[in-house]
Amino acid sequence: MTQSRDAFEARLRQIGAERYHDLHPFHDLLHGGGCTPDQVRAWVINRYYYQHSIPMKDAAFMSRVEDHDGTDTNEGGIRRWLRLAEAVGLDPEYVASCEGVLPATKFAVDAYVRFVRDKTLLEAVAASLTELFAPKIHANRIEGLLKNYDFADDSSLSYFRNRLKEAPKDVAFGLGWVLDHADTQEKQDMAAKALIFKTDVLWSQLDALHSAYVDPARIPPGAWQPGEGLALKRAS
Ligand SMILES: O=C(O)c1cc(C(=O)O)c2c(n1)C(=O)C(=O)c1cc(C(=O)O)[nH]c1-2
Repeated sequence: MTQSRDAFEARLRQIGAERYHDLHPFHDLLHGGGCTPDQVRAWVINRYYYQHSIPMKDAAFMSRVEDHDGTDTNEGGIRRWLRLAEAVGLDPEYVASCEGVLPATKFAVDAYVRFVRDKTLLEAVAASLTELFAPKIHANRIEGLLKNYDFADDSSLSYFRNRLKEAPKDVAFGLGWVLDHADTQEKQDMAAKALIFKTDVLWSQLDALHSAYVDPARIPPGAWQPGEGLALKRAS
């Protein structure tokens, strides 16, 4: 049976309550100050791969709706992420090269870009609705990192502050669009499945990070090894 607009929205929100990556134990470690400097670096390196793929995902999306705006904020986001990379002692060029990114991170993120390119527009928009749940994790992250790590300040965390402003606008539009267009049970099921797929994309990235870098660390061949990609200390 087709659900009412409110019931369908509640169903989408429930997916976040049960499956969003704010529930992943790696985030407890990170936000609670339990990560070593190298674990923070591994997170920054791997999360960059998601960051740099979002514009490709958006381009795949925009080419389908024939609108080519919106790349400025994406590029700004990448620059802000590299500021964080520098603050944790990494060479931003190394991070931007995407060398050393975990294989499972690549598989998950690439699958998201392909999903948006190949599936229906409804599924593509529905997959972006994880951003409904992002402001909470971004606010927790700003608070947790500021409290627990020396590298954290307004400049290094500007990426997240900016997302706190941007994400609610983006997602309000996406949510309204999905609620309007998912007007049959079949389409509602497709949209819910797409959102679940996206929570899996996010969760898999943290599983990969946890398995590679949290004790007992199992770093896959070719992935970043602590000590690599560090910024050279400036001569004083
Ligand atoms: O830090 C996070 O937890 C988080 C999650 C998500 C998300 O839910 O996909 C995004 C972001 N951040 C983010 O910064 C971002 O730019 C972004 C774009 C998208 C998307 O699917 O289009 N998700 C997210």
